[in-house]
Amino acid sequence: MTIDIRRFSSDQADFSAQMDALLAWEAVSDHQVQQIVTDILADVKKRGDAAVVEYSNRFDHLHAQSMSELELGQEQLQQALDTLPQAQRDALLKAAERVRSYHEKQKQDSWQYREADGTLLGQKVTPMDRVGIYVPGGKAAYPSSVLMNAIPAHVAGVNEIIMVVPTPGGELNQLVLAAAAVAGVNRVFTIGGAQAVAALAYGTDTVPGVDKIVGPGNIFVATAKRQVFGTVGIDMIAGPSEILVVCDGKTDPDWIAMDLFSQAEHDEDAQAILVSPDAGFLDQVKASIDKLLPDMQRADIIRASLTGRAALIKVADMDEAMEVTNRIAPEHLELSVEDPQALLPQIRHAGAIFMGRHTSEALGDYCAGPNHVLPTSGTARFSSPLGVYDFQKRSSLIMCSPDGASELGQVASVLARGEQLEAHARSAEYRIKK
Ligand SMILES: NC(=O)c1ccc[n+]([C@@H]2O[C@H](COP(=O)([O-])OP(=O)(O)OC[C@H]3O[C@@H](n4cnc5c(N)ncnc54)[C@H](O)[C@@H]3O)[C@@H](O)[C@H]2O)c1
Ligand SMILES: N[C@H](CO)Cc1c[nH]c[nH+]1
Ligand SMILES: [Zn+2]
Repeated sequence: MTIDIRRFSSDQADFSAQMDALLAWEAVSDHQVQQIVTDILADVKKRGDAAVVEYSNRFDHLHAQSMSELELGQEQLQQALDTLPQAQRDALLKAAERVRSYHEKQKQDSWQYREADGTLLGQKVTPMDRVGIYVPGGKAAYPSSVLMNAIPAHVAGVNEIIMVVPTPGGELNQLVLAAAAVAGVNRVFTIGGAQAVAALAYGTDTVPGVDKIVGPGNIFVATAKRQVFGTVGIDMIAGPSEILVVCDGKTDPDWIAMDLFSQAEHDEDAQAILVSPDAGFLDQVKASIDKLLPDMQRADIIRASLTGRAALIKVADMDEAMEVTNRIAPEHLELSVEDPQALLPQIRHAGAIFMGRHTSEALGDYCAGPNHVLPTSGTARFSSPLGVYDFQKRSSLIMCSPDGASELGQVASVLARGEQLEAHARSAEYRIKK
């Protein structure tokens, strides 16, 4: 059975319209979800632990009497790590080590410099005190995402990392707990949804309030994060996964088909796109897709994703492939070509760029080192992968020498009087040398 994937070519008259249709996707958060979330947030803010326990019992089918039953101790995390099958433990530790050493390079340091008159200017970098990491529950719980969210926070020097993860039916995911142990998570609460976001944002008697909440989740979680933004910081609101592969037609078509599947299998709304100047190669990849799909474990999800939002795009040449790429601004970009370095200068918008035929996106999801939390839905035009910098903040430093204060005072005074702010002007003028 062949699968029906959108296919078009840049020499078609309606190419631009085809591209617009490809990019049309918006997260739906209907009015009802907004209201449910608003009510849960208000209730947790008012009643704290009692409300969190009630919502957790209702939505996750638990029977907890108090919040203390919804916290896991460090020994449970360590035990999860100790009892993992050796191969999984080794892989987790290896991945964590590589993610940590990559992120070490992102650390920003404080700096200062002195001007000729002795005035000192600078920037002081400080980690956040406490951050919250949301880990989705159920089938979508990814231990790799625990590493990708917690390790940068740890490297930044965050004092306390609080993880929340719902456990529908009370079922614990041992790999997630083991990843929390490896990544240096300080406390874990088995709560989820809007009530977990509220507990982190406002704090309760048991759950400490945090400064920033990161991590993906379903529509209730995403809506709650948007609503608490301002009280706390948040990371991006992640959309469905995306992959765009640019191929010169010389990579094994089975490899490319599987790379497209690798993001399509995340969910029905995921997007997989192949761009090539070689029409015959697009035919070959299509044949590989039809051949490989029936045996995939998540064939139904992949099929839904490929028939819904995927595309095979024929372009005139690599220059045009780069234009298409920049227009889409994909979360993941694979350059499956002989000389990816040659294309790099033309790429302006992409979350992560996987260079060369051997660099499958899946390696980046787990263990290459860079973060797998990336901007989606075209937001790579203005945002970046999650990193250490998301857990650090900056304070400006200014220390004027008497000469510096005198000189700057004259400038400030003129500007302040232009704004009709007398106190500003006089405060500056007091420091002008007579
Ligand atoms: N982008 C990424 O990197 C990434 C990674 C993993 C998961 N995800 C996304 O995370 C999501 C996981 O979803 P999930 O539902 O399995 O787990 P989740 O943890 O996001 O949500 C579960 C919680 O939702 C709340 N909830 C469920 N139904 C509710 C209702 N009717 N009213 C109020 N609250 C309700 C409950 O409190 C429950 O604990 C998926 O949307 C998946 O796409 C994204
Ligand atoms: N590709 C996902 C982010 O877009 C991350 C992930 C986790 N596990 C596998 N993949
Ligand atoms: Zn993935």
